[in-house]
Order: sequence, then C-alpha cells, then structure tokens
Amino acid sequence: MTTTAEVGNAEIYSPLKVLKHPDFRVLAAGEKPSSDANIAAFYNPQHEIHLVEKPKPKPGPGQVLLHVRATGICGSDVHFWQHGRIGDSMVVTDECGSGHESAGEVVEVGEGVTQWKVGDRVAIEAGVPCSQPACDACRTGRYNACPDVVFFSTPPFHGTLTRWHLHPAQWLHRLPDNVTFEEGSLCEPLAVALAGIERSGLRLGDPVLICGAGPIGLISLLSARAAGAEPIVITDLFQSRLDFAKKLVPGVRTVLIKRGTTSKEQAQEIKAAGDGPLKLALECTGVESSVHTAVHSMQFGGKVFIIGVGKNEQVFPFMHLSANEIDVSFQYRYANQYPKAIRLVAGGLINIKPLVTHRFALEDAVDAFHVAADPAQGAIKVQIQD
Ligand SMILES: NC(=O)c1ccc[n+]([C@@H]2O[C@H](COP(=O)([O-])OP(=O)(O)OC[C@H]3O[C@@H](n4cnc5c(N)ncnc54)[C@H](O)[C@@H]3O)[C@@H](O)[C@H]2O)c1
Ligand SMILES: OC[C@H](O)C(O)[C@@H](O)CO
Ligand SMILES: [Zn+2]
Ligand SMILES: [Zn+2]
Repeated sequence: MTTTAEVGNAEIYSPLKVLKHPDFRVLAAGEKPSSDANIAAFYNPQHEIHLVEKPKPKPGPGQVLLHVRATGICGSDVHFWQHGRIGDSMVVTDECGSGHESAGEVVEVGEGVTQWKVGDRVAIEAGVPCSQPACDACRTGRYNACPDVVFFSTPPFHGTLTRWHLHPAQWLHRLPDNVTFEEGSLCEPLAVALAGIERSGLRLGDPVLICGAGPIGLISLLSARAAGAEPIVITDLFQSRLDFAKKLVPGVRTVLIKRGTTSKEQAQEIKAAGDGPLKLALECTGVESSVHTAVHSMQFGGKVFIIGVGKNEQVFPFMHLSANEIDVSFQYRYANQYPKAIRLVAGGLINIKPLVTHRFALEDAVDAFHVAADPAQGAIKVQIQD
C-alpha cells in the first residue's frame, strides 16, 4: 500500500497549496452554487470572508475523498479572517480556505487504500505530519512538532470547511455508529483539551482552576470532570459563559472576573470558591492578566498549564512562581488524541453535544462566520453542516 510517507506531503498537498485564482472562483453575492459544487469559505489578507468554488479533487494513491458533513468554526478561523495572522509564523498572505474541526463520509478511495470504503464515517485529523523516519518529531510520536505538518486552514494550507476534501487514509479516525458527525467534528477541540489533561498530569480528586469558558475552556471543563477533578472552579469575563458552564457541569464553581480588579484580588475569590489554593490551572484564554490570576491561585508545588495563546511577549510573576515551586507548561495543538476523544464520546464519559449552539448550511457559511465573530449572538460553537 502507498502511504503518505512514500508519497510525501509536498506531492499530496502542493496542488492545494498553490491553488490560486485560475483554479477557483469567488462566488458573486447571492449566487446559488449547484448542490454538487465544491464550495468552501475562504478568508484573505483584505479581511474578507467569502464563498469560493474549487474543482472537485480526485483521490491519489493513499488518499480518500470525503464529503465533509460537519465543521465547527474555531476562534483561530475567525482570527485569521479578522486579523490576518496568529503570531509571526502563521500569516494570511493570500486567499486561504478555513476550517479544521471536521467529520465526514468516505465517497471515493485512491489506489492502495484498503482500510476505508465508501460510506465509512470518520473524524478528520486536522494536522497531517510528514511521517518520514528522518523526522524526530514524527518518529518519536510528538508529531504536533513536525516542521512539515500540513495543518488545514492554517496558511498556506486550505481548510476542511469545504464540500469535497482529500485526506491521507491513515489520518482519519472511524466514528462508531453512536457518534454523530457533529460530535466527530468536535473531536478536534476535544483533542486540544485532552492533550492538556494528559500533559498537565491531572489526577483524580485534584482541585482544578479553568480560566476562560469559551469552547476550549468548556471542553476542558468536561474533560477535567471526566478525569475526576474536584472541586473545579471556572472563570470568565461574561456571566452568560459561566451560566453555560454551570448548565454543562452543574457541580462547577464559577468566578466572574471583573475588569478593574487585580490578579491577586481575583485569585482571592478563586481560592474562596475552591475551598483553598488549587493544584492545577488549565489556562484557556492566553490573556496575560488571566495567567497571573492562575499563578496566584495555585498551591505550593502547583502547575499552571497554558492552552490559550496570546501576545508574543508576556511578563510572568517570576518570584511568586519561584518561591512557590509553581510549574508553567504549554500546549501546542495535540498528538495521539483523536482515538481517545472518540472513545470518550462513544462511551458516554464526555457529552460534547450541548456545545453546538448554532447550525448553518454550507451555502450560508459566511453568515455562520459573522455569528461566530459577534459576541452579542452568544454562540459557543457554530457548525456548518452539509
Ligand atoms: N494550544 C493550542 O493548541 C490551542 C488550540 C486551540 C485553541 N487555543 C487557544 O485557546 C484559547 C481559548 O480558545 P476558545 O476557542 O475557547 O476562545 P474564546 O475566545 O472563544 O474563549 C476565551 C474565553 O476566555 C474569556 N476570557 C478572556 N479574558 C479573560 C480573563 N482575563 N479571565 C477569564 N476569562 C477570560 C473570554 O470571555 C472567553 O469566553 C484561545 O487563546 C485559543 O487561541 C489553543
Ligand atoms: O485547534 C487547533 C488550533 O486552532 C490551531 O493550532 C490554530 O490555532 C493555528 O493553526
Ligand atoms: Zn482550532
Ligand atoms: Zn514529521
């Protein structure tokens, strides 16, 4: 069988990578594409978001053609559209397809693909590493560090928010019958949270703080609860998000972060809510003041585990960390988490269904982006379904 390693990422993806105007067409406002058209939502350096029609691809050796059935909009999709970059290395320099939280159905298999057949239902792993034996990251299983990873929807690679998507056969994960496409697509942000749970070393009965009740904080909350954390305190700037957290996990304790209060004052409230200093913080905002709050909420020997991404340069309360032996760690995407995510959802240990608050048809993907980007709409996870 031909594998991605034999074919090579560049060969597989260069047609997508260089897909430029002669190959795709921006749909006119109000234009109705055919029901078979390979439409996708693209952003560009002019901060536009629009529908684009692309050719329907044909699977090559080792590849599978998928009908993408559900895709969630991630904060990073909105960020790339509105701000044109994340950090210094991920920059929108051209038209780029959005979406990386997807699940779909196999519609055609390429030469040598034996593990999939038409009709199989799969979660799509969003980052495809090079899988070359000479790559230390891939060889040692920490493939989120692969320098040649193709991460869909991160420029220059187009996303999975499209109707027909080509994917290497071995980077798909089978969905059992009791896991919906919607849940399959949520396995991507769940993979982020589970990587955090695994690497942070959370243990049964640990008192945990979660900073931020956005999708990543909420999914971390569900995961921390499933892992046996108790008590769990969650923070946010918005009462509506804390109310959502409370509905999701009734036992969670909530602290509203008020602007104008110091991190030490916020930490006092958190420690009161948690019956004392906590052992672990899963920081899901990336905001400097929130990191400080987390640090001041920890016990001696605690850990602040940062999943959120934020400003390039941030100041840390160095001496407090030092004098209290508080560890600080970070998470960059994930490796080896999808199978676990699917098992936890299928087994009923994590119920991610309530996260989806808004659903749109693929043709209305632009409207979906506007809802995801507008805090007044109160969306948690906006999904596009086809
Ligand atoms: N490490 C990774 O691989 C990875 C993967 C996905 C997302 N992320 C990052 O995780 C973070 C969370 O993602 P999300 O989709 O939930 O984002 P989001 O913006 O929807 O949610 C963040 C939440 O934090 C709250 N918040 C902001 N400032 C706060 C503060 N000072 N104290 C408490 N709460 C505060 C916001 O009100 C919001 O509800 C983002 O920074 C995102 O970029 C990281
Ligand atoms: O869920 C994965 C994240 O959104 C990605 O790392 C993105 O932020 C940048 O590629
Ligand atoms: Zn994401
Ligand atoms: Zn690699």
